[in-house]
Amino acid sequence: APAQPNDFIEVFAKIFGEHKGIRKGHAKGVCATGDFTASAEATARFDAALFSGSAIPVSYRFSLAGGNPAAPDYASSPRGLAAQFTLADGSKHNIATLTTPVFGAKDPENFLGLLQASVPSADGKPDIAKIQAFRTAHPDTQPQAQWLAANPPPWSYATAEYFGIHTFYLVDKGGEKVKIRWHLQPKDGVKGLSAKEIAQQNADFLDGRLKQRLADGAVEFDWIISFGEAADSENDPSVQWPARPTLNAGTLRINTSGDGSCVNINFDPNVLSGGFSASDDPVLRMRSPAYAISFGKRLSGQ
Ligand code: HEM
Repeated sequence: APAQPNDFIEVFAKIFGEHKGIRKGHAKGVCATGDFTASAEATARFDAALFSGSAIPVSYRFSLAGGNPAAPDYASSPRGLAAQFTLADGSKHNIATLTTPVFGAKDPENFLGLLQASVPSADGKPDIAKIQAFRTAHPDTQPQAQWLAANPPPWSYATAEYFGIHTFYLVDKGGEKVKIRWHLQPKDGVKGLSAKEIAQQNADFLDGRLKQRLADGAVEFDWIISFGEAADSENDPSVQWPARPTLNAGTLRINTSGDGSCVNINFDPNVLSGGFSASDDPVLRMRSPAYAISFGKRLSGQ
């Protein structure tokens, strides 16, 4: 049977417990504010208002994947960076990215199956053999886990690459619809926790480390767009594209963190400004209704 949006909300509650009034996914996180300025190359190639070249205000949220608001900051899980751009005409553009270059499954059904296999047994512990059996039967659920096993969690929210993962389209100045994916490249460089730091089990350092870093000036990411070729997957977020020609579309800048500015934002990744459109990736499609349910619940204290 096709997975339904509310199936995810229900299985998150089974895995992570019920936490009223907060996000059902990426429950732990911190708001930040700043802006985005497109590069001259992006302005020259695209008419999209997002790439006009003038500074556009942005609301951000950094987060840890999963529905546990007390998830430890050394956890081997994806980190998230969501951004909402407010264009000059008031329209919005959202992105919501992960530190893994691929997602945990190729479609909503396999992601749901993996989550259902991860629900703790009666003893409160996940059944590792069951999860392994699901991964063996569904190879698309392996690459993200392999990436997480091979890469330490980020030392700071400012020292991770964040991947858009899905395919999107963008109309260029010639009217051609270009197939793209993107990632955010940290100007501070990529740095993970050392084995020693992980072993220290410090559960809460990411918010403080970001704030401390911002005291020295803005944190910046380059928005790197990759141009897909005919063979590159449009609908499978568990498969990474090979290295492709890229364009640096501009700079995301973060100036402040720790206020409440993102609490009432739904970073629905299908909210796109003029010139952009979403692919038929079924995982991307599922995100809008699932986020809407989570948003409605948390705004109403559920
Ligand atoms: C079927 C697949 C997915 C489901 C069911 C799902 C579910 C959710 C839910 C329920 C939330 C909380 C929304 C809110 O209350 O505002 C959330 C947040 C988030 N998700 Fe997903 N998600 C999925 C796939 C993805 C993918 C593919 C990515 C990245 C490419 C992603 C990145 C994020 C991020 C960064 C947040 C936090 C946004 C924020 O800070 O408000 N998710 N997800």
